[in-house]
Amino acid sequence: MELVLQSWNALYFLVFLLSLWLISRKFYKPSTIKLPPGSHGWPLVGESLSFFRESPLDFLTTRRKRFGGVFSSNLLGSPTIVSTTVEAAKFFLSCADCGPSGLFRRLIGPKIISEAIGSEHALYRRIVLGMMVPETLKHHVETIDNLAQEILESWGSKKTVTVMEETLKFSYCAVIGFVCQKLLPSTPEMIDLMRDVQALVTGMLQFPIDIPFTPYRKALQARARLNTFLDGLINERRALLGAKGERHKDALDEFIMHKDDKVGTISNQQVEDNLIALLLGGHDTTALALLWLIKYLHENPQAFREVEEEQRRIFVKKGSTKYKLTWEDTKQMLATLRVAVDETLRLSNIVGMVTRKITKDISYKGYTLPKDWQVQVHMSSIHLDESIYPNATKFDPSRFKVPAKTGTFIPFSYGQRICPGSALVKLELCVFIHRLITKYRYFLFLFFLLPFVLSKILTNCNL
Ligand code: HEM
Repeated sequence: MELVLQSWNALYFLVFLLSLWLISRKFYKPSTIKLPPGSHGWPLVGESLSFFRESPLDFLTTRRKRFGGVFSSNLLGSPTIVSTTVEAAKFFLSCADCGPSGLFRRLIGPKIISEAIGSEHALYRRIVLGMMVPETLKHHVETIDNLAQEILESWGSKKTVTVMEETLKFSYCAVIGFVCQKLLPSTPEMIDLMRDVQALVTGMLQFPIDIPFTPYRKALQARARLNTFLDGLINERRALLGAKGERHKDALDEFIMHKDDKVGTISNQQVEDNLIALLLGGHDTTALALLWLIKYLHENPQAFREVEEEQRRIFVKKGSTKYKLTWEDTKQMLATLRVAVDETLRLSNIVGMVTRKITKDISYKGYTLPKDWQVQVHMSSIHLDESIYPNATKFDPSRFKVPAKTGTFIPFSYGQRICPGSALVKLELCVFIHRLITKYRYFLFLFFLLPFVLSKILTNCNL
């Protein structure tokens, strides 16, 4: 049975490659167009095999040396412009003619913020960003703090703590509460919900062929279940708001209550897709950032000592062992813990690359970049550039004591689509580390985690 399935998969894969090749041939312009230099590799697969065979950073470094900071290639079945420099990142990430790549539209939904354009995109951003302002985030400090304490409390009864599991639990509970306050993360319903979100993430990393038993098919099924669940939740909340006028401080309310003269009320489909955007955006990324931060602090005694001193000062100031962290307390973490967070984001490159699709022919430095080509902007090659960050592979938070120059530190991307969750993530990380350091002097069993962590990082960075 397995053999038959494998042969079908191989056949589908070949058909898929053939179609990609035919489509990509359509996109290549006649040679009169001056493209950025580059190599397009083999027919069908282009340079995808080298991209995966070499480490992606080696792939980028060798081509950057050969062709310059912006080069053309053929990756994952599409003719692609690859950007590795600050100047090019700023250009592509602010360019009005570089839209969403559309690679995941079918899976993540047509109305999702990351696929929306123009006034629709601006509308969703207004709503999400409205929740990330200090006045709103202030209210989340208590929730995040309680969550961090609850998770750390449970460590006391465990012989060994697998940090990745714990950081996933933390980010999962935090994001669920952010999306809908009334949902309790540990109920079977919520565990199923996050399993479905996870299936979506896995599906996004697969070839998009809808055949039985494949992870892609499972992701589509998970997507349908998520829609049904969220639809029920939205209808229930709409009814509650209508009957009692009861308000909640969560994303569900923000979307439902948003009134716009031009758009009117937001449809269930729009709310569903964008709640999924928050669940997708805020889960694994935060968990990985926290995991890396703990690891780097553990391996760098000097940085650890500085962060510890800062947290102890806050702890002593509170004057009691039973205290609530406040927004103002988190402001006391800017000098040391916040720079350690920034250094973690730079070095770990949790989202190492973003993609765009060119919507009409554009010019860049005398080259023509054709419509329908993909653009890959690699933030990781900027963050690991020795000319910008000397000793780039070393964890050294002190480098962020002087603010980074525009475009040189872009873990959350840049321009109109910059991640709206950056302030929330930083808050979550600071609160957790504060509680961890003031409660435990930790020692980690990282060797248990390494294989899992590495595979997570590779998939999350699209590497
Ligand atoms: C360490 C954690 C995180 C990292 C590194 C990160 C990074 C990114 C990046 C690189 C993008 C793509 C921007 C682009 O296409 O140019 C993005 C988009 C997005 N992120 Fe995050 N993110 C993180 C956490 C979060 C959290 C906690 C949330 C919300 C709960 C969130 C919500 C979003 C949303 C909604 C978008 C789409 C924005 C748009 O298309 O306008 N992210 N994020």
